[in-house]
Amino acid sequence: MIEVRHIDKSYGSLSVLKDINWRVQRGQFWGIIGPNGSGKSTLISLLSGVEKPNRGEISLDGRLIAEYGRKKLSRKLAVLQQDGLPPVAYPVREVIEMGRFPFQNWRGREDSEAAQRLMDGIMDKLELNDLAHRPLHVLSGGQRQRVALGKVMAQQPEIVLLDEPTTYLDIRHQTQFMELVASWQREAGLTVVSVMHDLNLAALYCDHLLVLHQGRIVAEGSPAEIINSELIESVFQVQSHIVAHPDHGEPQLLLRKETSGKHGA
Ligand SMILES: Nc1ncnc2c1ncn2[C@@H]1O[C@H](COP(=O)(O)OP(=O)(O)OP(=O)(O)O)[C@@H](O)[C@H]1O
Repeated sequence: MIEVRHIDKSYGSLSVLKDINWRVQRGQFWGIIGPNGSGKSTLISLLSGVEKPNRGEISLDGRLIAEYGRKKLSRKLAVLQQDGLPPVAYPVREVIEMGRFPFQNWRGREDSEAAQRLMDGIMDKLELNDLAHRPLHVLSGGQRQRVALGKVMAQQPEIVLLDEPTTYLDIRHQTQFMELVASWQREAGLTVVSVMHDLNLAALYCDHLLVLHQGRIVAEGSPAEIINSELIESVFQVQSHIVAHPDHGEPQLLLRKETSGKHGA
């Protein structure tokens, strides 16, 4: 679904991504992990066509990104950022309907009943009916991020790119958000690529992880293959214990306190 070949990206003299080669199959759920400044968001910007690589090529579904027009690309791919929507005065339902722009005619209209049913389904699934007429700027950050997800769902893309989508959410809303994305992925056969800072959340929800370090891919594989103390220490420079999640065995990371040895165990 996504093929990245020999990508280099620089900003001025700063080389941010170096010889990135990566393939994502349809329906996979990838997490991109790595320290601050390792190039994760830059990779998302390249995949979304917002930035252009200095070298190399990216194809979506066998076609170079550069060959897609804006509307065609919007039907193929949607992007959701950390703070998905600005606090504007538009009401929730209208904002979600804005996600339909790739399907609207030149007057910005789409009159089909199917589209209305799709909107109703999204409002139900994201439990937004009570908020339908509230303007975005009175919502909490968590509610706004749910609306942002609804707008992206209305776009009915085949690929969704998420850049740290749970940063401003509390733990309940983080899990709720990831559950919603995971169920959408299962139901629609969606391909998901998400930048993740929370490695435990990444191990729970992603089936593959890509590890970036100083602009290079240093590892890729399943959470079980990737989340181990040695790799975490070499990439993030922290000491950790890895334990198996009691429910399904996914690796979960416990940070070690640097002073713990001094108190003796
Ligand atoms: N538009 C830009 N102009 C100049 N430098 C940039 C630009 N965008 C990113 N960079 C630089 O590229 C490097 C990688 O940034 P990027 O945002 O991709 O990293 P990241 O892994 O997403 O980091 P974080 O975890 O902190 O969000 C950083 O050194 C950053 O300062």
